[in-house]
Amino acid sequence: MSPLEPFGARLRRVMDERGPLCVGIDPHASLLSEWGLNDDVVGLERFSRTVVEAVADRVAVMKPQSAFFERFGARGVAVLERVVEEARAAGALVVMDAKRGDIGSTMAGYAEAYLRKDAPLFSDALTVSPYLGYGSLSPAVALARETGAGLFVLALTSNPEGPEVQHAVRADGRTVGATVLAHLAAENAGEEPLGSFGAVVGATVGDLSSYDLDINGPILAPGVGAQGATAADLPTVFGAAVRNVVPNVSRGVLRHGPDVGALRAAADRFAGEIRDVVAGR
Ligand SMILES: O=c1ccn([C@@H]2O[C@H](COP(=O)(O)O)[C@@H](O)[C@H]2O)c(=O)[nH]1
Repeated sequence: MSPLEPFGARLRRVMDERGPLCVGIDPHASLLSEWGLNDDVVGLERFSRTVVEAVADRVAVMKPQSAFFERFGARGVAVLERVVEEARAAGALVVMDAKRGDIGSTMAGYAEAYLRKDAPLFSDALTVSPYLGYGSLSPAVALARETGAGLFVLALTSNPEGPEVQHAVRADGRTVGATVLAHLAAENAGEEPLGSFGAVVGATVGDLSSYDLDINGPILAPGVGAQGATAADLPTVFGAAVRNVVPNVSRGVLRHGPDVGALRAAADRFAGEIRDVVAGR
């Protein structure tokens, strides 16, 4: 099977065409209830496909949160497969948020599940955890290079518990988070227009001035909306790297459903605000 154009190049193009917004598909039980849906696989499918119908033809990226599909077992995962397929068919790139990470040989299995082009859950990119050691991700890096997929590696996450690990200082004086960013810069060296190996850095993390975000790759930035960050925070948090930031909004958009027009309007509002701040307006 022929490889896709590298993820970084595809992402740069769709960000230039549509703006950088990523809308998350997070079918929380509470949102299903707010939408008047049952907390079952029928509700899950209605919810997720409505979100795709509303925004997949206008945003750069959609990020299904695998956990909310997995809780329904095989039938939930079957819904996830359809959601990925429909979002991609509408022109959005799909980042599967499954935060996989394991010892190298098992990591190879996860990579096959999400990054092999003919796999049922093939996604344009996958979120992965480097906390078994960055090198444990090597099978995923290798397969992504082979197939044209991408990875988003957890570096400085948006949750308040993250710093106890990510800000820990190593024997060489660098923090763990900074080391992850340095590995990504090395993966992406020389790639144009953008490397395929991104970082996850929360929009909520505050002052990043001591971190080198110049990784020549995308930065997935959850935390806008329900977690309290705003579009206006992005230039302050990310500085010059803001051009490569893909801000994720899940609940901030999803709470406007089930009306398709209202979902679309909410996504358009976030997209407009983000475009303005990235353009420096
Ligand atoms: O550091 C991280 C990494 C991933 N996430 C995920 O992003 C969304 C955020 O949802 P909101 O409703 O916009 O808060 C969710 O799927 C998280 O698992 C994150 O928040 N922080």
